[in-house]
Amino acid sequence: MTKAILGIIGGSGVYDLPGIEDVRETRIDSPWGEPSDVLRMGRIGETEVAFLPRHGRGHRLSPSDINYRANIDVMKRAGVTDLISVSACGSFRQEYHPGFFVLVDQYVDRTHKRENSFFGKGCVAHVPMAHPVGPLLQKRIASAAEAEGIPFAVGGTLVCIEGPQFSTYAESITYKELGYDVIGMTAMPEAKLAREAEITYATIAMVTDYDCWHPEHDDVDVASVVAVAHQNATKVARLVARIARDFPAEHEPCPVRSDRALEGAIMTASSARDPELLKKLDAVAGRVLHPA
Ligand SMILES: CSC[C@H]1O[C@H](OP(=O)(O)O)[C@H](O)[C@@H]1O
Ligand SMILES: Nc1ncnc2[nH]cnc12
Repeated sequence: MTKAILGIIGGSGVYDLPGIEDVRETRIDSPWGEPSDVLRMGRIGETEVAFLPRHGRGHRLSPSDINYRANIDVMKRAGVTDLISVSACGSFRQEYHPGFFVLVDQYVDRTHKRENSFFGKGCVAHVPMAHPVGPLLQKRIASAAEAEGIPFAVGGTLVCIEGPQFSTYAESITYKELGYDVIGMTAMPEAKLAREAEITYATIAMVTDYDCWHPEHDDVDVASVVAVAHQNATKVARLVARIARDFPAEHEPCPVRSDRALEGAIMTASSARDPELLKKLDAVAGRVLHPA
């Protein structure tokens, strides 16, 4: 049995999570460098939770400067089994209005300046990413949103751009025509790294704007995102509190094997592995590299 610990990464406008009891600010060292902030660990009801503001308190880090590897590594070291990623997003659909939540199940990665794997020279691994979101975790988020009366949709594709600039009009209408539902700047490589660390992952995409395609709405700017993101923050706190209160004590085995993603994924022969890299992989891949 694996004890369930719920991690939450807060995005723009979500720098804290009111409702966590017995909070301990926990600095966890990572061989992958500096995470965005200290972890706020505590409990909601009977469930242990760990909260991390993705951009750091005060929003110090741009999407390209976030150390996604360190963030996921410290979550793993804290014992997080299930990770909810909260993100402010633009919408490509009329009906996904500001304030609406989309529980996406697919991502398109258009980032190009970020370290996107824990693995590499001296320990090569290829994890499956066909189904990047844990369906049971997503279902729990959906049930909680329903109970809290928050308007939401299940399913959809989030395109993650490098930023920090918002998209051009040509990019925006292209993404819309390609059938993408929402746009952000941070879901990748976060989702890929969570998968490599065998942490079950799901995104709550909080719509803040219509990017710049909509003829009847102003083009996105920071002021419009911040205004909606602040309103969304209280909804997110309510939503997470309900998810945590109803969370099972034991991690539920993930139907898409997100919690076993490294089984059979490592290609490098034991004799050819780099001991320095193996040391850094102690948390994310310890289960398969050093089985009990
Ligand atoms: C403040 S607008 C752009 C900013 O908002 C989103 O952040 P997050 O995903 O962390 O909520 C977007 O990805 C950009 O980082
Ligand atoms: N339109 C948009 N594009 C990229 N990231 C965003 N975050 C919030 N709105 C966004």
